[in-house]
Amino acid sequence: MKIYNIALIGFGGVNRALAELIATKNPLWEQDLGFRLNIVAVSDLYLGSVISPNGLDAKTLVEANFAKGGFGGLSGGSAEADNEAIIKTAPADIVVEATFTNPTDGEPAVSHCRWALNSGKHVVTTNKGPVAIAARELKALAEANSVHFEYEGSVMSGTPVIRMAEKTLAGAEIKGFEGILNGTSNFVLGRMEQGLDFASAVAEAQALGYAEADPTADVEGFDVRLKVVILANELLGANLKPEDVACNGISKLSTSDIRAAAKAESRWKLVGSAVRNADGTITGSVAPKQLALGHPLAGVNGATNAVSLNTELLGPVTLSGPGAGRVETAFALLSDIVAIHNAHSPNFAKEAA
Ligand SMILES: NC(=O)c1ccc[n+]([C@@H]2O[C@H](COP(=O)([O-])OP(=O)(O)OC[C@H]3O[C@@H](n4cnc5c(N)ncnc54)[C@H](O)[C@@H]3O)[C@@H](O)[C@H]2O)c1
Ligand SMILES: N[C@@H](CCO)C(=O)O
Repeated sequence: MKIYNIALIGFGGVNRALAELIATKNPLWEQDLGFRLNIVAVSDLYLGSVISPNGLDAKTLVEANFAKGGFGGLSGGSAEADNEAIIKTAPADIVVEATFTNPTDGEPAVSHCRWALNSGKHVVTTNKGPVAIAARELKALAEANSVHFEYEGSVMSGTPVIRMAEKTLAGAEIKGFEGILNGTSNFVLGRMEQGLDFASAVAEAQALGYAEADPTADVEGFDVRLKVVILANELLGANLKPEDVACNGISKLSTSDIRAAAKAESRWKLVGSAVRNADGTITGSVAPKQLALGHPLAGVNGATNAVSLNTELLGPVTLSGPGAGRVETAFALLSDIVAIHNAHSPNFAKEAA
């Protein structure tokens, strides 16, 4: 049985959900997965930072209602979030990066990942910024340092599109994809169909933990654009940057547009897609589309996502599942840690006492 020491960078919805799972599921993971997780450090812009080489009690962390700078009151704690020191010096095997996604340059998360990988620590992240903007560099850094850079939750939350496509569909020749890749905008469109106004629907998505810190990224398509870049680069071997992908969101759709679509037996959906062209170039786009009710993506509701991968050998292969949510995304982090564990790297795991 292994114990992985982990450092949490960001302690918002997703990393807090991971801590909640750790508080209750370590005995099950020990039995079923062969490891348990031990939180040795946490750093959060609002709460401050704390290091405890022997481990912090996950239940206390999630149940204590810390105020701003509240980690300063803990043994080994500070009211400041000293991410760099925490990442470089905490005795962690794995750094779990779940700070906000910066759709412009990926920072400061790109630096968090660099510091961790250069310190010989694995990185698991749900943050789309570093993956869309710096995946090549970070994968090379991981390889150079004999550690992993894993990011399943960066697209479709805990629904395993990246691993399924790369591992299970290897050789099927993916030629393109089309999907609903943002839970918030899909949820908002559904609530507007039910008669709710745009602003109230966005507020509901925020309360449910689906939305980005700035929900503009969800409704203007910037979040889907990052996901299109990630999937195109991973699955089609592209080298796209966010600015290469044409992007339109749902904010200009009015309640009357949505009603008119319903009368025409169709629905508006925010669709992200990419395709390999005949000349080998790859084109990505994000745009609202009015889909007939019979279209496979038209029935995907709420925060559910779905992607249809167009393959040479199988034709379309469609995967659907949660696209957002705190626990659903924390599961993606667990799945990344399982992948690291299963790779049997000998250098980082500690035998249980
Ligand atoms: N919530 C979801 O459904 C979901 C799904 C997939 C991916 N993601 C991604 O996972 C990440 C975390 O999502 P979340 O829902 O937990 O967000 P959140 O806004 O609830 O939490 C982010 C936390 O990071 C902290 N933070 C921000 N900047 C920081 C910094 N520089 N240093 C330290 N802490 C910092 C904030 O104080 C906050 O507590 C985001 O990048 C998001 O895009 C979220
Ligand atoms: N805000 C994102 C989270 C998942 O990346 C969404 O709603 O899909």
